[in-house]
Amino acid sequence: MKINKPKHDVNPDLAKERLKCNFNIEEVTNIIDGGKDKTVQRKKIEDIALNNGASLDEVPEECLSIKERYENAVRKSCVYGNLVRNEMLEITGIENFESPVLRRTADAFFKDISPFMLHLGMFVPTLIGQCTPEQTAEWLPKALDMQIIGAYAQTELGHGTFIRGLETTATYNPEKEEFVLHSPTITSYKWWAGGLGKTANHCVVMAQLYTQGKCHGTHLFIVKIRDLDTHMPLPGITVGEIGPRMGFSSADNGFLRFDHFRIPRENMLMKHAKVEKDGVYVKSAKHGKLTYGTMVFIRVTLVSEMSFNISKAATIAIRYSAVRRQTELRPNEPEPQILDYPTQQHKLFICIATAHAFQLTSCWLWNTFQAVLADMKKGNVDTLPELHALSSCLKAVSTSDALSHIEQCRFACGGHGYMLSSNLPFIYSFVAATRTYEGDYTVLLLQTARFLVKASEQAEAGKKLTQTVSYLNRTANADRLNWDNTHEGIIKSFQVIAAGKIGQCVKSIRDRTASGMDYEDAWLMTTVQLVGAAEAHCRAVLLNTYWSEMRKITEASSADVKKVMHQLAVLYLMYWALEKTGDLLKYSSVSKKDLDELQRRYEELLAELRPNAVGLVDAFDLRDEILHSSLGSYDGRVYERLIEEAHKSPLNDEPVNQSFHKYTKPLMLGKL
Ligand SMILES: CCCCC/C=C\C/C=C\C/C=C\C/C=C\C/C=C/C=C/C(=O)SCCNC(=O)CCNC(=O)[C@H](O)C(C)(C)COP(=O)(O)OP(=O)(O)OC[C@H]1O[C@@H](n2cnc3c(N)ncnc32)[C@H](O)[C@@H]1OP(=O)(O)O
Ligand SMILES: Cc1cc2nc3c(=O)[nH]c(=O)nc-3n(C[C@H](O)[C@H](O)[C@H](O)COP(=O)(O)OP(=O)(O)OC[C@H]3O[C@@H](n4cnc5c(N)ncnc54)[C@H](O)[C@@H]3O)c2cc1C
Repeated sequence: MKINKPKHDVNPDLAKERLKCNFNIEEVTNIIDGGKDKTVQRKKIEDIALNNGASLDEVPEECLSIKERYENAVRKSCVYGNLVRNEMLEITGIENFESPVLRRTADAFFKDISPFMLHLGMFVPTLIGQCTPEQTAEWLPKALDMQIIGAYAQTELGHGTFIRGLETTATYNPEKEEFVLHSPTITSYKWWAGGLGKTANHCVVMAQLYTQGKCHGTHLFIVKIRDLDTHMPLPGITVGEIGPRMGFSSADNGFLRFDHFRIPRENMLMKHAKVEKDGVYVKSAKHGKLTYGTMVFIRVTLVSEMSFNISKAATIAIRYSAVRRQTELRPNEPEPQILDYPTQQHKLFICIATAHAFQLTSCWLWNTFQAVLADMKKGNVDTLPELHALSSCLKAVSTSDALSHIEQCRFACGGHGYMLSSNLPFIYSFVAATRTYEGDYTVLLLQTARFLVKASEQAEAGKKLTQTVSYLNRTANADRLNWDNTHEGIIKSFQVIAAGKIGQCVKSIRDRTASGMDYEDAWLMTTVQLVGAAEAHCRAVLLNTYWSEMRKITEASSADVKKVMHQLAVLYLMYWALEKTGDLLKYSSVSKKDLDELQRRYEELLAELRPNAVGLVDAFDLRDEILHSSLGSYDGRVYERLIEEAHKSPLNDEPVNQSFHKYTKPLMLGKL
């Protein structure tokens, strides 16, 4: 594989690490990309970005003012957007506009986020999923060609989670064949939508539909909010930016208020329901929640997005740990590389394994999603509840795990990990938002729990369950599993833990209703356990999927690649078994001796993976221009880069800052 040649000599410690690597790095890269041809395609697309000025910021993004950051991000988004529509989509195929490669290449332009991200990320998918064929023909080509720029305005100041509680109204007027959009209260302001504040000229709006005097619940509408020529907000629209946040600093998350704003009837997205000219409401969907489709789509894609973010953080922290030396172990011996500390390996190797676990699971989930879409095209919506349960818990757990692993990567880099130039704070704050947006962690796990409780009751009644919960058929009446210290044994024990926790939830709800509580209160009182049960189910799915997909995908691999991929998957199983010893003790016959043995094997495995650590992150093949890290570059020039970045601070533009003469000196002289 052609590695982009570093401009400088590689740090000697890092160079030695690469010599130790005992597997073919390119083979692993191909596995991660989904095949050799996909690697070639990714590199071609990255080359387009890198040959067209990506990454060329004279002043680092973080040193700019809020306005400058936004303006710089728009400038780069336009260059990038133009490349996407003219060159990159030609390579991926227009139908693959959501390809992770495009998203990843965007990182070559933006350390933080593009104000256009939600245009491709949510606006376009909503048009694809929610329009009639006529509406698709009208809007989609314009959106893909970026003649219009859109946002997804669902959340309001008062409601994000509870969509049915949204207050924006869309009232149909049959005389004018128009909907009147209105924000009746302060809490009905649309709030948060990415790109809405200053960038978008259109948005998709979720509003309560009223026709013939009746409310039919939330529906989606496409709304032009700004003049295409002047970009001024249209009369009846109040729109702006919501203010600085923890991350997302180069984007313009927006607010939006409607004052009796009129849109044509045809602007209701009518794939699943429509309002006839005379105001009659007609529902064609066989499932009540199809207007939530964009959220399901994004939840599915977020699992791969989490893999990408963990792989960035792991690459930075592992390369840095190979360069960094700290603390004498024995007098007069050289200080070891911090990567030699098992505690450091414990923080970091699980990140490599998790990136693989999420990548393989995301491909499997994507295929499941496609199969459900195909079913729905044929009018069968039976598989949707399982997809909703699966995408909800995988979104929740993958974003939450990614966040804590990325934080560990930052800890693993000590003080330098706190520097924005390391890129770890950017990655962390980007991922922190993912735990909340597209459905809060707890809320989504409770959605999965609803499905699991029903499935458990069906298993109890002897019904055959669908694939991801079929373990409940086998374990419904199992009490404690006989511990079996094999890989399959660990996976089975996680299924038994999940089944046990779900069963305990069902029992708690029944006990509470039997003692006179109504079902809603009994459910509410059990929600702490229900969240735990849904998380346990998700762990069982992740372990099982990672293990079986890894074995499938490495069937034709070389022996060394097979070995290292196998080691990572075993590490993942053992890590989680050791994290959940309390549950194992509760639901299986595992003994203290078994757990001690597991711990010993885990520590040995860390040592076995140690020589391949740098090779494994090199296999993620994240070019320096995408990684943006003073600590994680391919050449390992950590200290030189930290100094170079320090010199870029605007505070170093002059030797004495004017504040000295204005404030400090008068203070020193007692003249304030
Ligand atoms: C040019 C440059 C570009 C550069 C970029 C390049 C490329 C870009 C490409 C990709 C980008 C990738 C990512 C970017 C993405 C995002 C960035 C950030 C933006 C974030 C956006 C948002 O956050 S949008 C807002 C999201 N909001 C939510 O997720 C709200 C969460 N709440 C809910 O989903 C629901 O309200 C609920 C599920 C909690 C409850 O809903 P409710 O209607 O009240 O339902 P009930 O509880 O009554 O349930 C009834 C039954 O319905 C079932 N159900 C619920 N939801 C669904 C569903 N979605 N599908 C199927 N079924 C569902 C529920 O389970 C109940 O079933 P039962 O009755 O059978 O139990
Ligand atoms: C960076 C970012 C970008 C975003 N982009 C967009 C966008 O482009 N478009 C858009 O429409 N929205 C967007 N959002 C909004 C996002 O979707 C919501 O913030 C999210 O869905 C959570 O809703 P909320 O803020 O109302 O939180 P709340 O629901 O108020 O949650 C607050 C707390 O209450 C708890 N809680 C709430 N309901 C329940 C319940 N039923 N049971 C138990 N606990 C509960 C939660 O667990 C949480 O701890 C964005 C948000 C962020 C942070």
